[in-house]
Formats: sequence, structure tokens, C-alpha cells
Amino acid sequence: MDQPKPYRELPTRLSHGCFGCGSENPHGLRMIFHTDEKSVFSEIVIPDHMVGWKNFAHGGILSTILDEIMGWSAIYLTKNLVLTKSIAVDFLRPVPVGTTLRAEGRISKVRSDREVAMEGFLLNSNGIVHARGKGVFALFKIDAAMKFGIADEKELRELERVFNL
Ligand SMILES: CCCCCCCCCCCCCCCC(=O)SCCNC(=O)CCNC(=O)[C@H](O)C(C)(C)COP(=O)(O)OP(=O)(O)OC[C@H]1O[C@@H](n2cnc3c(N)ncnc32)[C@H](O)[C@@H]1OP(=O)(O)O
Repeated sequence: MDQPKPYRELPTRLSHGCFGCGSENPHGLRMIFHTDEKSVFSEIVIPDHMVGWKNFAHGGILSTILDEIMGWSAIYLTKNLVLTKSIAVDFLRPVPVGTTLRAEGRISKVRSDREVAMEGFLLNSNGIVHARGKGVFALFKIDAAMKFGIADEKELRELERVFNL
């Protein structure tokens, strides 16, 4: 009999155009996410057209992946909506395009009910870390998010429902 998996997919396949995770953006990364309840992770293959010069992924793309994984980790693990306040990335080893990578995000420190520090990692299939990110994210309750006008009420209510925010 199959053992139950110790992780599950996050319900992020909502229809929107986010460059990182939107199913409706044909040029984006289309990331999907899983959680083991302590961290959030995503397997991703960087497509050829996101190359930096030749063979290796563009650093801006790696930064986006780290922003995205830290952002969804912050949403899921703190049960808030988020906006990125700052990120810093260490590029430790070049990342070849076309290979399978694992992005992982977790909480570094909840600083207040409005701010969390996160960390993110980009690893190859042998578990070697190729890039590492640190990020600070503003935390928003639904009503505050509505005031900011970044998403419409229907989208925010959907996020509230599927993430139990
Ligand atoms: C909005 C969410 C939609 C999310 C939808 C789904 C996202 C699902 C994607 C996941 C994946 C992510 C991965 C990529 C995420 C990016 O890429 S996000 C895009 C990049 N980041 C941004 O654009 C952020 C831009 N920065 C800002 O908007 C501002 O700096 C911040 C973060 C709101 C902080 O502003 P600040 O100036 O330090 O704040 P402050 O002066 O203290 O306050 C200004 C006002 O905002 C209010 N405010 C500030 N912070 C808060 C707070 N945390 N709570 C409540 N009110 C606050 C204050 O009360 C104040 O209100 P008023 O007194 O004027 O009425």
C-alpha cells in the first residue's frame, strides 16, 4: 500500500498572471509549491530563454525564484498576505538552465505582527546550495490588503479561503 506523502501541494493554482506562479502567464516560471508544514518548497526547471548569457540562469531570475518561494512561505507559515520589503541574494554557484532545482523557503524571525524575516535556498538535485536569499516581508491582514488595492476583493477573499488566513 502507498504510504501517505509527508507533504502536500499548496492551493496556489489560482488564475492570475504572476510572473512567478501564475498559470495565465505564458512567459513566467509557473511555480507550484509544496509544504511539509515547516517550510515551503518548489521544484523548478529554468527554461532556456531565461539564460544570463549562455547556459547559466540569469541572476535576476534566481532572485525572483527566491522572492517567490520566500513570499509564499511567509503567506503559508504566518497566515498573512505579504509584500516584499527587501531581499538580498548570495549567488554561490552558477545555475545551469534546463536542470531540476529545488527552491526552499522558511521563517527566519517573526519581527512583529506586521513584519517577518525569511530565508530561501536554491539547491541542485544533490542538495548543493547554488543561491541563498534573505528577505523582509510586510504582513497584511485581508482588510489592510484591500486598502492597498493590489488585488481585488474577490481574489483576496479566495486567498483568505484557500489559505485559511
Ligand atoms: C497587499 C497584499 C496583496 C497580496 C496579494 C497576493 C500575493 C501573492 C504573491 C506571493 C508571492 C510573493 C513574492 C513576490 C512578492 C512581490 O514581488 S511584492 C512586490 C514588491 N514589493 C512592493 O511592491 C512593496 C512596495 N512597498 C510598499 O508598499 C511599502 O514600503 C510597505 C511595504 C507597505 C511599507 O510601507 P511603509 O512606508 O514602511 O509603511 P508606513 O509608512 O509604516 O505605512 C504607510 C501606510 O501603510 C499602512 N501599512 C504599512 N504596513 C502595513 C501592514 N503590514 N499592515 C497594515 N497596514 C500597513 C500603514 O498603516 C500606513 O497607513 P496610513 O497610516 O497611511 O493609513
